[in-house]
Amino acid sequence: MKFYTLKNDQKLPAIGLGTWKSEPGKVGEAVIEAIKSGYRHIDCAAVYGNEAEVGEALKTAFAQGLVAREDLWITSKLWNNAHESDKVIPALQKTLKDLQLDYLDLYLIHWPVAFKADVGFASKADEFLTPEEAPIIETWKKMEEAYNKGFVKSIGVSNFSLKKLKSLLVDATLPPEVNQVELHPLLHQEELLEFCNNNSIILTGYSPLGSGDRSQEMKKDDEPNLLENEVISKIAKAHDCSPAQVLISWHLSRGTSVIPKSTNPKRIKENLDSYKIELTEKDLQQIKTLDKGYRYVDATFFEVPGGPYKNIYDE
Ligand SMILES: NC(=O)c1ccc[n+]([C@@H]2O[C@H](COP(=O)([O-])OP(=O)(O)OC[C@H]3O[C@@H](n4cnc5c(N)ncnc54)[C@H](OP(=O)(O)O)[C@@H]3O)[C@@H](O)[C@H]2O)c1
Ligand SMILES: CCCCCC/C=C/CO
Repeated sequence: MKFYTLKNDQKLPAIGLGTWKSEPGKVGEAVIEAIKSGYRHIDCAAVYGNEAEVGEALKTAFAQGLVAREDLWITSKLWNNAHESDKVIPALQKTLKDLQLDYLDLYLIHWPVAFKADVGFASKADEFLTPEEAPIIETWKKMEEAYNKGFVKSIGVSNFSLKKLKSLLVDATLPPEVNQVELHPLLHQEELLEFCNNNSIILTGYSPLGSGDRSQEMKKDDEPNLLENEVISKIAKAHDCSPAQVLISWHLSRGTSVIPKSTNPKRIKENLDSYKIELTEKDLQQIKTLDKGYRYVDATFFEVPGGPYKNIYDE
């Protein structure tokens, strides 16, 4: 397994298991299956609504000696309704309780978007907090406090644009270790990657396979199917591997970590085995031509009429 060493010397396993949309009754088995297959990195979030089942699976894995806590990397994320200063640590404590852990390896601000505390998913302007009402730096200070108190070994952000990341770096005492963003051959985010490389921030790529199991209302009618992309399929054929393995391997060739989601035992193993695929310079050149800035998770769900968040990827 490939690892990335963070500024704080923590070692992030390059491939992790995603858990968004992993169904109740399936996600626990998927976590056990992943650990048995050799995964040492699980990506969670409070809003996925399945951390308690992941926690039960982790407890079983530790009890059965499948893995030791210190050899496993667990990421979770602060949901948008807990950005206010007095809400951050309690939200983290709820996640720790659900996951049955004493500490997280990485805690991320899930989105640079704040909701009122009693709102699960904001869809009207008055359900949001403005950046003035909930400044991201105040939320970040609480993330720093969580780190200083030992609740988390590393802190980072997710869905932060270049502009937002730069602005956070100006004000932060502890710089973020990771920015988790959407990345795949249709969305390279080269400028963000270069900035992160120059500032020792690891990018983690989400929705690496095109997030095909999102609900219909999150999808555009003409959504491209990444797993059936012609260029990717040709490269897969040449390497005698699956298109998913090409998509995952591409991240390792760029120095980004990657968190494909699956609850299917065969695909869980297949995805981890992607580390064996070495893409050639020619493969990478061909994949370069596919970049069209296409987002599957386009965040328009936060851009409500009269609301405070517009074009969050450019702000
Ligand atoms: N920070 C954020 O805002 C954010 C946003 C999106 C995602 N994420 C994280 O990133 C993870 C991955 O992204 P995602 O869940 O959006 O989508 P994804 O990993 O791109 O795609 C998941 C879909 O691919 C299928 N799949 C998995 N392995 C496959 C294989 N080898 N061959 C063919 N199909 C395969 C899965 O089905 P099966 O389960 O049936 O195999 C599922 O339908 C999430 O689960 C979450 O942890 C974070
Ligand atoms: C109920 C989950 C809604 C999540 C919308 C934003 C996507 C997050 C994936 O990390």
